[in-house]
Amino acid sequence: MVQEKLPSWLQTYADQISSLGVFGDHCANHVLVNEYNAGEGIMPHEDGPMYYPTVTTISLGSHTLLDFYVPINKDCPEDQNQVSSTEEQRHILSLLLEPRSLLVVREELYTSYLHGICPKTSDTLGPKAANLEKCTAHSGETLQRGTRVSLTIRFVPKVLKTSILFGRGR
Ligand SMILES: O=C(O)CCC(=O)C(=O)O
Ligand SMILES: [Fe+2]
Repeated sequence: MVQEKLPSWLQTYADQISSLGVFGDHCANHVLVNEYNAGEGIMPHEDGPMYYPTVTTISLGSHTLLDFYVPINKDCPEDQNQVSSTEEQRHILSLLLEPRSLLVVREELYTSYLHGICPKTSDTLGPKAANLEKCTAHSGETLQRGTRVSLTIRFVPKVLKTSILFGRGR
C-alpha cells in the first residue's frame, strides 16, 4: 500500500479513534469509504492480515446489521463439500450498527469469524442481535434500511512511502 495524506476531515476521525488506544501507540492511516443503498450488502469475508489486529467502523446515514459467521474449515472434508451446515447455521451473531456509531472489532471476532451484510431492505432484530442493550432499538423491532456510508478506519503497518516509488519530490 502506498501512503497518501488523508483529507483533513477524515484525519480528525482517524486521530479521535486512535486516541482511544485501539491501535496501540499507532495512529490509523487507512480509511475505506463504502456506500450501501437499501438492499445492498457485502458477502461474508475476513479482512485478512494486512489490517490485523483491529478494525474500526463509523456508520453514517442508515443503520445496518453486521453478521458474523463461523468460516468453512478447508481442512474438514465435510466442510469442503459445504454440506455440513447452512449459512444460517454458521451465523453466530449480528451487531446492530446504528447511525453515528463506532464499532471496534478485535481479537477472536477479527481472527476467527467472517463478517458480512445481507442484501436486504429491512432488518428485524432477532435473538442473534447481540448488542441491543447498547442500542436505542429494541428486540423484535423492524428497521427499514436507507443509504448507509461506512468509514472503515484501520492501521496498516506496512506502507510504502511515495517518494521511494516515484522519486523524491523537489
Ligand atoms: O461497511 C461495513 O460496515 C463493513 C465493510 C467491510 O467489512 C469491509 O469493507 O471489509
Ligand atoms: Fe470487512
